[in-house]
Amino acid sequence: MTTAISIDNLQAESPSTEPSVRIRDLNFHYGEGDLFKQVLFNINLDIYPGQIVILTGPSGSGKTTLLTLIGALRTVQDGSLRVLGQELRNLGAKNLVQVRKNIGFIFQAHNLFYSLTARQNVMMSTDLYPKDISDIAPSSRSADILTKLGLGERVDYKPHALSGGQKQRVAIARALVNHPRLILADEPTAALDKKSGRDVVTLMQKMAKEENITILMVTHDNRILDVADRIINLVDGNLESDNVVNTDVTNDTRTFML
Ligand SMILES: Nc1ncnc2c1ncn2[C@@H]1O[C@H](COP(=O)(O)OP(=O)(O)OP(=O)(O)O)[C@@H](O)[C@H]1O
Repeated sequence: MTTAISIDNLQAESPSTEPSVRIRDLNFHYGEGDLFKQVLFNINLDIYPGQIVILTGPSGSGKTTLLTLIGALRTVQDGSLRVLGQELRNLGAKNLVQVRKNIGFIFQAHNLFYSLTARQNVMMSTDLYPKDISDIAPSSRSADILTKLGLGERVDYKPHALSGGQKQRVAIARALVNHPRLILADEPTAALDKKSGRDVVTLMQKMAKEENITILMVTHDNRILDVADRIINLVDGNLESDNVVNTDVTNDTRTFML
């Protein structure tokens, strides 16, 4: 039995490895003039390969904003944000696309195309972000990953014939098919019942550990907190706490367990 202790503002440092995400003095605001609203304040954070980090915090605290900045979906305004070794600040559109190729996105609304089969939905990823990662054709690669996620029998079914949990697994397959090094998930279990939610995060955990993928997941779902290696709490745009709950994944020699 391990007990987490709070290590406010202390990063889980792993000197031997380059962090997947390295954030320094990051600020972000929406709007200008009368509409100016700062939503992230002086964020500093390192996330290492293979870590599963859960980002929690009250509604409106800036979680999705932070996730979309890390996903190279927003422009970095102030501070430094390195993702997979690439500084995103001042990076041109073309290079931002290159960074996104190594990121898998999973959202609450799985955003599947209802006119396409599970396999074709997964192939959207290989079409949008073609990566020269294997000789296997995208169609077979998509079927393989669906099978790995327990949907071997459903490869050529359309979403309306799938359950909520199965649809979310298609979305996970789509995020994983290009072998991303980083997965960003925003409330991936919000629309799922307890068992489906558990199955989905267990699968994500397995993939993270098997393929050394870094996962950053925003969730309000207390039922899945145990999959995390670290739990970070954001309040009013500030990193309020950073709790390491599993030290196995860092090379850190400090002991955080009581
Ligand atoms: N496009 C936008 N323009 C202006 N303000 C925005 C925009 N998107 C978000 N905000 C505001 O920024 C703040 C942070 O929003 P964000 O969605 O990042 O929070 P969150 O923690 O993800 O919230 P939730 O848990 O409700 O999804 C909120 O006050 C929100 O109203």
